[in-house]
Amino acid sequence: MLLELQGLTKHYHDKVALEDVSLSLDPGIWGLLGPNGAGKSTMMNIIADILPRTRGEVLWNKESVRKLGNKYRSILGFLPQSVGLYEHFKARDYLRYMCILKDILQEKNKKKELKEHIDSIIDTVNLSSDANRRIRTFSGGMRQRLGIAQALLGDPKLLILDEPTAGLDPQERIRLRNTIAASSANRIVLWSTHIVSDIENIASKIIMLRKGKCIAVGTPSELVSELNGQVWTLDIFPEQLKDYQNRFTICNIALEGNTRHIRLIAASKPHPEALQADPTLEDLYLFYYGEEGYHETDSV
Ligand SMILES: Nc1ncnc2c1ncn2[C@@H]1O[C@H](COP(=O)(O)OP(=O)(O)OP(=O)(O)O)[C@@H](O)[C@H]1O
Repeated sequence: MLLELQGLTKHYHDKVALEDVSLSLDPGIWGLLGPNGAGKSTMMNIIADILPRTRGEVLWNKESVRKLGNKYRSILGFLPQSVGLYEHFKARDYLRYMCILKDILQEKNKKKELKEHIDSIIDTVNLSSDANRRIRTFSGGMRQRLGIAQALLGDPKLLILDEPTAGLDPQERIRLRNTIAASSANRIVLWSTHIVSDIENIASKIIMLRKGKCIAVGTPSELVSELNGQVWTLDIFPEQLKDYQNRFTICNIALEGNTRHIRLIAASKPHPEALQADPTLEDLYLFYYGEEGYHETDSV
């Protein structure tokens, strides 16, 4: 199983949303990290073959997905950023209908299997007690879970999830993480988010996008090791904070009595009393993208 992106590029008129992205993805969970506007949805929509690319190629097991057509769609599960649900359908009927559209277990002698498959997915996304309710009565989180359910239909070999945790409460987020992690050995999962904690413990590899370019790819520990020796903690007075914010990337500020306990990134010891800390993925995210968007440095 191999998904290859070769020089993927997307222009929306004169806006470059994706620029020359080349990657090879093998089975496991691939976290796609980047702030708003980095190009995550553009990349996922192109991989899902619902958005035309300006240049480049997507290959599934060495064959162009455009040539594979329906064969490709039969191995693909996709949760787009906004799912179009049929409001008047009951959740279970919607999933049954999606199985018809995707030609999943439609043979006459597979009726029992089809029912079991849909039931197990409804259970996976924790919608069992609401499966016979109409979608128009669903909350945002329930709609998101139903969207995830339709992506899981047919046990797709390639599962593309565009911000799957949007609208989910903390328990649902954890449940989703566990579900996807448990089923990732035999499939390629591409999971986009700008929330580091969604993927830091389950992603086997992470792709970092910035302004449409792929700026880093690797295992979480490989990526994080880039900051070895550059993360520090230090107690400062409140009036010093602005100066530190101007000079360094500040990862965290905690109030401790009259002082501020800060965590920051600096190439060398920022103060004689600063203590070195182990870098985390969140530190790396802030290093690349800054606290409110992009962290503009020559080193990136
Ligand atoms: N249809 C479009 N027409 C013009 N520009 C677009 C269009 N879709 C996206 N863009 C631009 O392309 C860039 C990448 O957008 P994209 O939605 O892929 O980013 P993203 O990383 O998914 O962001 P978010 O996390 O906000 O969804 C952004 O600058 C966006 O404004």
